[in-house]
Amino acid sequence: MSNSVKRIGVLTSGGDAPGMNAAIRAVVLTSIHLGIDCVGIRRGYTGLISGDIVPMTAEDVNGIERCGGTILYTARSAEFQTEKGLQRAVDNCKFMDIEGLVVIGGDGSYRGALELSRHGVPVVGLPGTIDNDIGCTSYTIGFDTACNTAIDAVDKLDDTMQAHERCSVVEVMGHRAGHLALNVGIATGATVTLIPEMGVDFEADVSGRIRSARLKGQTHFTVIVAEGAASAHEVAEKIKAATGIDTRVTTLGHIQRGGSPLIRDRVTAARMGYKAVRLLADGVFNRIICMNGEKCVDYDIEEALNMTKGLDEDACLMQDALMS
Ligand SMILES: Nc1ncnc2c1ncn2[C@@H]1O[C@H](COP(=O)(O)OP(=O)(O)OP(=O)(O)O)[C@@H](O)[C@H]1O
Ligand SMILES: O=P(O)(O)OC[C@H]1O[C@](O)(CO)[C@@H](O)[C@@H]1O
Ligand SMILES: [Mg+2]
Repeated sequence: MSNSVKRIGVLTSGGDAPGMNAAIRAVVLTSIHLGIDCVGIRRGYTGLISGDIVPMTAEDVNGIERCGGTILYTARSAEFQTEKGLQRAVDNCKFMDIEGLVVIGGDGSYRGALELSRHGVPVVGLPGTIDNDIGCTSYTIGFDTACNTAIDAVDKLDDTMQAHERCSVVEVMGHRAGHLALNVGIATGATVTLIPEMGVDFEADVSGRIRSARLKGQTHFTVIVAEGAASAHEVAEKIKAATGIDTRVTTLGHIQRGGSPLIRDRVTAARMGYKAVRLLADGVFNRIICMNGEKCVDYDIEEALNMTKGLDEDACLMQDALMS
């Protein structure tokens, strides 16, 4: 067995996502299996700039597949987006003989990886973000667990809303995308779901729907607001003013990023981590690992970054039907 690379590095970058640890484990164990030396870069691109680089062994990743967070820590680095910061990161990769770098993160992290590749550092990207907002892949590691965390919270809120005949207005994450909100809205039977991909007409989309649900006999209501769509507090105030219904606002926030990853995230992370190292071992660089439905595939990084995806149209239509 001969590999194209002798040493690879792995880092996590951007917001953490449940399943990042399972991806790190797959990268490390596949490297060991193929006889490739693996080092971890701590705190994403910040660690690449400062040279915070540690050897990775099987013991380091033992049992981490079940843990949220990331054992390598993560960061958002403004310095990396300067020419000087980028050059220091490139120099450290060369100094440490890193012949392939696995970047686990979101769309921003991929743009960073693209810059590294343009400066001669071979990279492979793995999609790790609860937002599921990366155009080239139908699924991102962490999305399923985050949805389930949000669903559990919305279900609990629903109990107390029922008791007090109130309207729960719940803000969920997702950055500028509505994937998380749409899926949580469908799964919890929300009265209203507001997503950034569709404009908000308050009378038609919010108060009108709540009034119509009340006329059908509903006594408590749930409104899911994607953080990129509107302010949950403003929406709640307007609902109270328009309908007289008592509202309560919950911003789920970072709870959505935590917790033990569910099976979809653990298994997707394992498949992707394995594939990333196999590509590097075969001398295939500057690729992004993606899910295309159930298939794990890879695309050229430039091509991948130009790909876009919208919300699932059928899911939007179906949700509209179920809310009316
Ligand atoms: N256009 C860019 N060029 C170079 N580097 C970038 C660029 N955009 C982002 N990065 C680097 O990637 C890091 C992570 O990006 P970002 O904060 O957008 O998170 P992300 O990877 O999209 O993950 P998430 O959205 O899940 O939090 C940034 O802090 C920065 O160092
Ligand atoms: O952890 P931070 O820096 O507050 O970032 C929050 C953002 O990160 C995400 O959790 C993941 O991109 C977004 O949904 C959210 O807008
Ligand atoms: Mg992002």
